[in-house]
Amino acid sequence: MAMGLNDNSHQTKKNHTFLQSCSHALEGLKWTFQDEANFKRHLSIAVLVLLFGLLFQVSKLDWLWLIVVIFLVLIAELWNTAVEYIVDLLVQKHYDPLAKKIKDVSAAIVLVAALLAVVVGLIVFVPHLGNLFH
Ligand SMILES: Nc1ncnc2c1ncn2[C@@H]1O[C@H](COP(=O)(O)OP(=O)(O)OP(=O)(O)O)[C@@H](O)[C@H]1O
Repeated sequence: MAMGLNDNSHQTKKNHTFLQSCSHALEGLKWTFQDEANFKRHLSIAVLVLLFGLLFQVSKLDWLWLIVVIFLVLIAELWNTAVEYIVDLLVQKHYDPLAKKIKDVSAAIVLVAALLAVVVGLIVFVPHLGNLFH
């Protein structure tokens, strides 16, 4: 039987249906949204970027770049959240220098993706902002 978002069955076996897989993936999104303030921040910025894209009527190619970098940042955030959960599971909140390294490198993935998004955003929007002042 397919299980929903509030599944409390303590399932440890493989998913049997595509619906079940999607349901658990959505649960992963929900945990990330709940636990990671940065995920919410990045989602808000993504909405703003999409609104600016509509406002300035950016080209199809620019839309492609914007959508790709938005998803890259969100994927990096999801990855970072999964790594944080794994580390917390392993060290149970005890301070561990290797746990710190792993979490810091994982956070660096998000930072690099966000930097790429800023660069793409500047390349796309600076010419449009420039036009406003001419
Ligand atoms: N068990 C641990 N041992 C050592 N250092 C830790 C440990 N847990 C967390 N840290 C340090 O604290 C930082 C923040 O911890 P954590 O990643 O769990 O919180 P966060 O606020 O969700 O981070 P982010 O802003 O990357 O989402 C880590 O990058 C790491 O430097």
